[in-house]
Amino acid sequence: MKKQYLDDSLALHTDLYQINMAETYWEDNVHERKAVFELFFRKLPFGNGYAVFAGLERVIDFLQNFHFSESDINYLRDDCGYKEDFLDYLKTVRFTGTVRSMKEGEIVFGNEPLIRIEAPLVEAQLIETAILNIVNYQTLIATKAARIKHVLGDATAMEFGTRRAQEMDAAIWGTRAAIIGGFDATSNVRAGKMFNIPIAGTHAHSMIQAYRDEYTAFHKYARRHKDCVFLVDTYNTLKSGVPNAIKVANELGDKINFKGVRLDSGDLAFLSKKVRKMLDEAGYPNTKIVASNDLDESTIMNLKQQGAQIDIWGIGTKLITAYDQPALGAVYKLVSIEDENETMLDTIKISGNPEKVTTPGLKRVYRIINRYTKKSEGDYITLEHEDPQNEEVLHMFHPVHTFISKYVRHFDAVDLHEIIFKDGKFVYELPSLQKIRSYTESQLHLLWDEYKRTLHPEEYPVDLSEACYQNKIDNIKLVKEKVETFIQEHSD
Ligand SMILES: Nc1ncnc2c1ncn2[C@@H]1O[C@H](COP(=O)(O)OP(=O)(O)OP(=O)(O)O)[C@@H](O)[C@H]1O
Ligand SMILES: O=P(O)(O)OC[C@H]1O[C@H](OP(=O)(O)OP(=O)(O)O)[C@H](O)[C@@H]1O
Ligand SMILES: O=C(O)c1cccnc1
Repeated sequence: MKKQYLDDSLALHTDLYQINMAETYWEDNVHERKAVFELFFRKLPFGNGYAVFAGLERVIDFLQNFHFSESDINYLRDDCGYKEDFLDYLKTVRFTGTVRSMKEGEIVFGNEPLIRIEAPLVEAQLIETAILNIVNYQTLIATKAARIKHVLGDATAMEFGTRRAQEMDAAIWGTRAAIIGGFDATSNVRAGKMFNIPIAGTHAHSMIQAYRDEYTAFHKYARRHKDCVFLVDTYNTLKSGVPNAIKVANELGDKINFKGVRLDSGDLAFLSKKVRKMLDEAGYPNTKIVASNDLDESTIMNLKQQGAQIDIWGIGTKLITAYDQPALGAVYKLVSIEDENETMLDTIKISGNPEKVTTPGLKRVYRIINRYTKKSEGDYITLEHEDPQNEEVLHMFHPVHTFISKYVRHFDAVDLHEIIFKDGKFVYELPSLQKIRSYTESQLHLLWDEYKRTLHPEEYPVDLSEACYQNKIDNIKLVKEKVETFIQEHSD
């Protein structure tokens, strides 16, 4: 029988090539060279005008606990064939780097370094896959949630997706991300316990089916559960479900708190208006109507346009699976590395597509906030040593189409990066989830509405400082000259 290993660490939650590169660096004795990687995405998801950064808390946990367990080492030896000398080295590897990152819940845009890792090359490489895995998913779901919440306004958004999520981790961390994006509560009890998220829920069709009739089911449920929301669409919403709910509420009166009804099929606009009228006329004007059934931001917008009388929206599949765009596409690129003389040299990755050419060097991201309007003028990426707050006038120009530019005065430049780890030591104070959620909300206020509309939003400026831009051009030149020389040397 094949040997079974304990699943007791996350160090092997990586791609094989990372371990092979680690072995190469280690054997060549360059593994300790200081390397700087930046994590960023290029294109905003869902055609949205911004994204909501999420995943930092899990990244921190991953880095704090990073080590190869005994079973990892045994597997790498016995099943993968790595040699003992390299495995002896791997046993000693921990994360010793410095990490700067956007705060969780930050409003972020394409091409901005969300996380910057400065670490020995081998460590920075070994953690890449897991970090991308975490941030790509959680940022995607937080962004989808924010899009949905934007359409909902002040109405309550409930996360209902666990049964449809891509397995358990996605349900749990997706729920947390949904809260960051503005959702109010979840039906997932474990997520409630783990993250102190408000939990809420109604009941399923199966309960009606189990009792065979709605009246009995509602009555039995109400005897034990205060705060009743009855699901009224199992047989016939208007002729049976709602009348039965009202009958039970009338009979039990103050013994229960009749909170409302849930609709899960049919024409939600038409039904919700009719149901509202029935509840009001029966003397229950304060009851709420909950709706669910494959909802997403466009269906919700449509329902609102039709005057749907829905107070609480339960959203599952389309949120938790990021149904219309299942991946974010964030990447992790080397921007600088130490050479044999211990000098840091910037590095670049060239592409035929100018938008895909990486921006070399250690960078910072500043949000440029107009002191009068209190709105953001855009984000400004600088090299590490620059401080835009020292400038009287800031020249902000498009990083590819440089003729698109503006001069900004009277601004505050807010550094968006926090220091999370310093030389392997955790130096950050983790905010509560509710604090993160409020932070997202407050940061959204900094954006003009044009960047926040769900359809064809304006492109938010993410510009490079002149020094950062020039450094990029110089690096492109250097690489081009190298390639030219190589071609000439090998042309005959
Ligand atoms: N008035 C409306 N305008 C636009 N979309 C609506 C409206 N009412 C419901 N919808 C949406 O239309 C879709 C209808 O789904 P579906 O075709 O499965 O019908 P259903 O009524 O849910 O039937 P079932 O009993 O099989 O669940 C859902 O995504 C729902 O949210
Ligand atoms: O539609 P979503 O956005 O994915 O929201 C979650 C769905 O899960 C439940 O349906 P399901 O048919 O699984 O169970 P039920 O019998 O309780 O309706 C619920 O009624 C929602 O329709
Ligand atoms: O509580 C509910 O109504 C609920 C929970 C999960 C999925 N659908 C509905």
